[in-house]
Amino acid sequence: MSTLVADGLTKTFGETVALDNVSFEIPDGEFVVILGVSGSGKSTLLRCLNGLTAPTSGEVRIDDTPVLEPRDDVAMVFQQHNIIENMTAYSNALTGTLNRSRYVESLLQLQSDDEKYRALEALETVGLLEEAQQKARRMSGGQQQRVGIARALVQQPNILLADEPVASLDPGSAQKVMRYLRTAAQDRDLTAMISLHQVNLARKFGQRFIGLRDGRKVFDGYRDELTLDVIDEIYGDVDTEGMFAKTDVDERTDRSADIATDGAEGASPASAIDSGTGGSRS
Ligand SMILES: Nc1ncnc2c1ncn2[C@@H]1O[C@H](COP(=O)(O)OP(=O)(O)OP(=O)(O)O)[C@@H](O)[C@H]1O
Repeated sequence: MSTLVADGLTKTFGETVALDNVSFEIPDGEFVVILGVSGSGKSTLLRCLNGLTAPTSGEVRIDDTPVLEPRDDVAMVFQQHNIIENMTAYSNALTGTLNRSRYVESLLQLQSDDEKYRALEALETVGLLEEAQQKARRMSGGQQQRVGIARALVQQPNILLADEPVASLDPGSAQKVMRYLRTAAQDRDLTAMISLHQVNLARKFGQRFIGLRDGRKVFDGYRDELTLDVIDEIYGDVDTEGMFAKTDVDERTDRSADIATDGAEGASPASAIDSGTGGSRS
């Protein structure tokens, strides 16, 4: 687990202000969803957080250390899962063990037994252990995205970032992928930030929410604070009513109940999310 801090992040591309003085602190183990319309700065924020993009001003810190370049303890899942279609799910997951200089070694599968075990363990986490030897090209989009998550987990990150990981999936597959992401983050005590377009999905799985509009942070709060007015503020003129259909998450759930639900005795994190039950920690 790691604490992630954005301190006055601004990023400009010529005249375009992609991020405008964005600050927040994400404590250990929080599951945060970033919301905003296309072009609001979600990808730029995630790229700054993992050191792929240098901010024009401001700073990202992980446990008080400035992030100046990509780090092994920060993993990223992309919308285009970037998996190699001709390789099996297992081989794809195994590529998560590498940092770039070991790419050839990874393709030749020269990793240690420990790393191979980690790849299988990660596939199990995303429910694909039985499909380990299946070629990625024979898998559905949702399964391929889960392979992408497994590969990120093999990296053994403390922080997991995902940039619209379900944007190209049908609603059922999108829910499944989100459920595995949330479960993986909880099981492995990861601090997670996920950008999403779908508000209902965000409300169902998110714990905390950061809303961006024109590069500015216009909301930072928990599920019970994410009201229709807030959604309107984030999405502006877009018709947001339909985005706010009731989900099976108890809307009265407060932030402590959310954690209590996840830690409910005898319930796996996934089943706790499934049932959407509130209540306090026993
Ligand atoms: N490399 C770049 N060069 C120039 N402009 C960029 C670059 N990257 C992002 N931008 C601009 O910065 C703004 C924010 O883009 P960003 O991709 O972060 O938004 P987003 O919310 O992730 O959008 P989407 O949901 O469509 O991915 C946009 O106006 C975009 O055109």
